[in-house]
Amino acid sequence: MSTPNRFKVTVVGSGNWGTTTAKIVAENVAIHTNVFDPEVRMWVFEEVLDGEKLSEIINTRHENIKYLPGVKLPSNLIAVPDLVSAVEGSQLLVFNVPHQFLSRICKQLKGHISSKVRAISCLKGLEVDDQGVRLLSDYITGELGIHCGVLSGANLAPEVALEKYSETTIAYPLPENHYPGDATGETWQMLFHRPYFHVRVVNDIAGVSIAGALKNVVALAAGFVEGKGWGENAKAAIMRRGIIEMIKFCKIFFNKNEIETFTQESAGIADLITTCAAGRNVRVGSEMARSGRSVEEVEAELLNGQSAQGMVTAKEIHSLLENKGLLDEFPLLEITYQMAFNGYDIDNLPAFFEKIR
Ligand SMILES: NC(=O)C1=CN([C@@H]2O[C@H](COP(=O)(O)OP(=O)(O)OC[C@H]3O[C@@H](n4cnc5c(N)ncnc54)[C@H](O)[C@@H]3O)[C@@H](O)[C@H]2O)C=CC1
Ligand SMILES: O=C(CO)COP(=O)(O)O
Repeated sequence: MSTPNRFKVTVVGSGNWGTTTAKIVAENVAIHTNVFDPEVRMWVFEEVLDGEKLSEIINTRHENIKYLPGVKLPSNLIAVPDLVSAVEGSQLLVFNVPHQFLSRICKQLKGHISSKVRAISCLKGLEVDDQGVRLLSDYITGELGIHCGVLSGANLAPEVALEKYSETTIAYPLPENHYPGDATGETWQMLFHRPYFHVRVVNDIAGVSIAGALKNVVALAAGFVEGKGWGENAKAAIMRRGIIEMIKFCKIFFNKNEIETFTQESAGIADLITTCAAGRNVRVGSEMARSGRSVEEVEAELLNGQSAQGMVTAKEIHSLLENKGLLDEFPLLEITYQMAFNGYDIDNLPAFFEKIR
């Protein structure tokens, strides 16, 4: 592959956040035409809605009527249902799919991407297997052999899509095989920064990723107490314990102690606050506690095909902590798993916290 004059961009994913980030990117490439190719492709997991293909609806009506209804998309954003065609010839990839679909997507892409391609992961989650835990950006690098940074922050997609102001954090340390004309943190900032979407660039990939992944589990717990009608003080207590465990997780599993990422960047306490206020995880947790229904039933009723990633992450973290003999070190994360999957009674929470102090 020759060094590109202009970066061509593909967004892999077209859910609630996937479509929102694709809108942002399409707006920016239309402005910075000297840096980016003016057309952005978005891979769409094809669905048929009332006899019409979602990709065709997006390309003709410029709206993702299922995952981001009511938001006009730029006409330079092209929906492509074939994954390999969607990424062909792109130098910059933005990964933005629910975590549970990432491994199949990477398998399909293997062998179709040059090692000079660069990526950003907007996913919030972690990869856990028998070996331990990995950041999703590292997972993408491992599967596809491309350098990958992360974007994460206090970014409820429905607000960002309506261009209501928010901040985000991009972590993009330069790769060892950086080459002339290669993308830098500044390139990614140019691709994502909008007057309504303020981007700060840092190097702490682990901190930014862990903040995004674990706050979803904490938000579930916040939802559980909200659903019980316990009020804002209880929710604040959950959040306080949550941030302690997020920082501790980063230290134990990634040997990283950059607390400033959690306190000073959007990926951290700010994301925890916004998610616990109005995210899908808090809404799902709240409704589960209120109604006693399963996550599947509640997701089906509230989310119309979207997913509460905290459930996936809670399960993975539990198996990691169990394998490593560290369940007692992360009581909030573990109790959230027990409440979500094993019917642990939420009313026991205060007594549980009494024991651990
Ligand atoms: N929605 C939000 O406000 C934010 C989400 N995030 C993160 O971004 C990531 C992506 O989330 P969203 O875009 O909101 O997704 P979403 O929760 O809207 O999920 C729906 C997406 O999953 C796709 N899908 C369904 N079945 C599939 C299959 N079998 N294979 C492949 N794809 C399939 C759908 O086509 C659709 O694009 C997640 O990790 C999430 O935590 C991060 C910040 C904000
Ligand atoms: O990550 C988010 C906000 O920053 C979105 O959170 P939910 O997935 O809980 O909606």
